Amino acid sequence: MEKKTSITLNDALTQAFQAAKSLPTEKISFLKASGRILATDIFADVNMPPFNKSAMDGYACRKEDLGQWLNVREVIPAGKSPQFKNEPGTCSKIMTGAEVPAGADTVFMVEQSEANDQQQIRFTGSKTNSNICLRGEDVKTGDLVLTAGTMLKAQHIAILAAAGCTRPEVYQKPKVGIISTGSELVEPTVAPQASQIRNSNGHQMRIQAEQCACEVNYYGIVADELEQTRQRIASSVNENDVTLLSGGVSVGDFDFVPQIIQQLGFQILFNQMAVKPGKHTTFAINNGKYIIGLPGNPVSSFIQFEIFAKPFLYRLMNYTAPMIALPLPLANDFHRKKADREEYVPVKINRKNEVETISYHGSAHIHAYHQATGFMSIPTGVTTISKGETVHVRPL
Ligand SMILES: Nc1nc2c(c(=O)[nH]1)N[C@H]1C(S)=C(S)[C@@H](COP(=O)(O)OP(=O)(O)OC[C@H]3O[C@@H](n4cnc5c(N)ncnc54)[C@H](O)[C@@H]3O)O[C@H]1N2
Ligand code: MOO
Repeated sequence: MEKKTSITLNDALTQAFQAAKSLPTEKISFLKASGRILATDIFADVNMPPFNKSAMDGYACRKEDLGQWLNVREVIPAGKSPQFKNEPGTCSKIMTGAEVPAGADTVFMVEQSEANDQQQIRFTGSKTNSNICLRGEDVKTGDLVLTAGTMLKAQHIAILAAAGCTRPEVYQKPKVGIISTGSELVEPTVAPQASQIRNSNGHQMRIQAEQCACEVNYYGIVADELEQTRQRIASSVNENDVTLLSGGVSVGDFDFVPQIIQQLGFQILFNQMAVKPGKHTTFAINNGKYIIGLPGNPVSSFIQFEIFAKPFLYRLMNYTAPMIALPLPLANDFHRKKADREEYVPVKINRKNEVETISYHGSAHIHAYHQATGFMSIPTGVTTISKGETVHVRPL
């Protein structure tokens, strides 16, 4: 039997990133761009704010006139230009968001004002901020407001809107074909018979891939039979950028995936990772097409998607996914028997920001992730971690 060589997650990511060719770009409506990766820098086409803008509902005047009785020249609503310049001894009633009249350098709040019988207004406070947002103080015309490689979230859509960029250029979605291998599998609508098990991975991977801006094509279950598996993988490879498989990558008599992907002209870059769960994760490339074989156990498939497939898929869109690992104290003692691999186990972050481990039986036990708010990493060589020691948790 072919000897497998284990590599670290870091080495696996380095190799996969080197092999990743970025996808073409497309222009789409900014309203459809949430979760997509920006392909160009975006520059402001206007100043922000575009004019000296009142930050408060109140009265615009000269600072040196604060405390004096002032004649009110006009009322300035937001969206309407002032009609008068601010003259000494006068003020203009102004609304938040309205343009401050020339000559005024202060807006005092309506709560800090009083009126006399002649309808004159006076500042009643002891001091006030200017309450004016100056033209261009946030962003100047031509400023860089978003950089290529940004994942567009609501706040970035706001920035696109403010910059008038309604058709941003983004990377195309990677097309991902998903196949679940295993003669024991039935779809979730079916009641499993003896020796059968429901296909949970296929659907888990569909959602995971959709959540990282991929276009998913689901190819269903394929039995552990050479020709069927070859045909299904070949179809997915033809129709997608990435083929994501679960199962069939170990060393069993019916684990056909490695031989098929080689027969299809793919080069396997690695087929074993020193990570638990996910020992048999396999990655292969062929001319801008990729195959990721994830182990069949549902937790292995889930974790390997999160730590390996996801950053790789993002790389095809030139996005460097942040790998946040929060350093937090452990709430209870933790022990494991074997320490030959880096391991990820499900945890809950409690109200005291401590990490509680969850009862977990191993890589088939996806139910352990029901209430997990993250997974903690245990480095190679470490068997025991005591209560209060710092661990690193990736939030889910
Ligand atoms: N002699 C050895 N046997 C095994 C080794 C090994 O190193 N030497 N590694 C074990 C580890 S670790 C894992 S993980 C599995 C990986 O095996 P495969 O990727 O080939 O996966 P299968 O054998 O097809 O399935 C494993 C397990 O997961 C269930 N499964 C598969 N697909 C699904 C699915 N879509 N939804 C839900 N559950 C699924 C399957 O029924 C099996 O129980 O190999 C070990 N063996
Ligand atoms: O690699 Mo297996 O995924 O450890 O259970």
